[in-house]
Amino acid sequence: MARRKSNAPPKATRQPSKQPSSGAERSALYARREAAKILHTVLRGDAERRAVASIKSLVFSPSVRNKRGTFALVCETLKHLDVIKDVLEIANVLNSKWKRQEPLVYIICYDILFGKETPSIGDAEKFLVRRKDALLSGLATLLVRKKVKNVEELLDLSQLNGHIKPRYVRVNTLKMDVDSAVKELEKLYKVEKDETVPDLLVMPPGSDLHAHPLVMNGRIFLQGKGSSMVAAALQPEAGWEVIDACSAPGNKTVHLAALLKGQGKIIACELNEERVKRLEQTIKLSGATNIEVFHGDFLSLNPEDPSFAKVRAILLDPSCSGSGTITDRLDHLLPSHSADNKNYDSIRLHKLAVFQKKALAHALSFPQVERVVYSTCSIHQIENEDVVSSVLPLASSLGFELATPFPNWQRRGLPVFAGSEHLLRMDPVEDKEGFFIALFTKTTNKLDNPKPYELPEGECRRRRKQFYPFLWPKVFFRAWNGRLHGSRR
Ligand SMILES: C[S@@+](CC[C@H](N)C(=O)[O-])C[C@H]1O[C@@H](n2cnc3c(N)ncnc32)[C@H](O)[C@@H]1O
Repeated sequence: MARRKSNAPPKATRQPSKQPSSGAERSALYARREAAKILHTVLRGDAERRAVASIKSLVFSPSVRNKRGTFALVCETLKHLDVIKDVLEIANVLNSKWKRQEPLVYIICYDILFGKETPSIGDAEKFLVRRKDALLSGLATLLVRKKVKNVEELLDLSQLNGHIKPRYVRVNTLKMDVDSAVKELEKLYKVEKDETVPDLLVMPPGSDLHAHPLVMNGRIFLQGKGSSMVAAALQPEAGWEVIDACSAPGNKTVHLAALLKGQGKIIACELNEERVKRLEQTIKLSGATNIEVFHGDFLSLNPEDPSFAKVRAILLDPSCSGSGTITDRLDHLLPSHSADNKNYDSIRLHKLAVFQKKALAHALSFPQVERVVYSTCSIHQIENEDVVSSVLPLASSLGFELATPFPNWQRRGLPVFAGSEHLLRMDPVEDKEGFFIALFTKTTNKLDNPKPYELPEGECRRRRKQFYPFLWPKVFFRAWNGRLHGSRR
């Protein structure tokens, strides 16, 4: 569904559009319902300050039929949301029935005020079209009140400018080799191999591959560079057992599966039930057969449980503010990103950091684990360097030290503690996304003159108990094992 690009003021005298075919109208009606559902989810999540899936991931879920049209409609409505709300208030046309269906009303108002076609079918549409003159006059009043000439001046579009980012594509080497993917994609766009991550390809900004057969059949994944660097930084060896601690929607999980070459095992842990479904879809699409999904809290796993005795690596990509990918996720379009929400941000960041620290300490405490990667798509020190520095004494006592992922990468951690030069940062301006990676590796077989963190295994174990004195009851793990469901398909 094509949307009008310009925000020129709608004129009260605008000519009625040509009557579209009933098929086109029905599909537009359907797109408005799909868009309203997504808008409802993101606005509710935003109002409750609760992390929900990004607008993009909601739109690109398999249940949405007209992805391109729905995506455009949701984004355009969000961009115009303040204006639409003001117009509705001035026009005062809603009765209590339609007030209860605000997301749908917003979508239809966008179409009536700024869209290409005036909707003609659907109850809500008919109700609002009958009040079109009142809405247009409300808009004219708003322009006068705000002392602007047109809607464009009303909208703050500056935040959308200057964010031109290449399209990154990770080749799922479980299903296809990198050279074959290059050959196939070159038929459409210029393709280069990324210089940092071996199975990552770089294509021009705006390359639209969402409906490409290679994406639809899981041979390639549309995955950003930062996200693709995490499993690559962990470098699990084929045959290892690995935990992905916070795994949905599963991009890094299936990247791990590819790096393990289909051998070994991944335990993919996810707390949120809805997101477990997304995770399972991603796993299915990837063709991986060695991933076990655990629906539950990563913090509830007992590191001493024999089920984890062979786990050698942990990938921890916990919930974060997402401040590094804000324009990617389109979160800047949401009401909570207006200028007067800074106070809320610091409380939320603090809460996130508390969990991030707990989760990282927990990951380090699995006895046989020798590599732990911690990542966020945040630019905030409190979620990045501060989290890492808070666990350093524990890490050191358990035999871990900070390693340097991608040593040739220039941007490293903020210089807030000795050793932060090992950390990796991506810059939202230079690299077009903000990302953070820390890699802990266990130093083994260095027992001459051991430093506190290089103690013999028995001593390490004793110290570990000092940090984790509580024991998880066996019975819980039997229950947990019952809920593990392998995703072999
Ligand atoms: C940043 S996302 C992970 C993205 C994922 N690694 C990927 O690349 O597709 C964080 C995920 O952790 C989940 N999560 C949050 N707390 C958790 C916990 N205590 N245990 C397990 N999962 C958790 C969230 O529901 C969310 O799906």
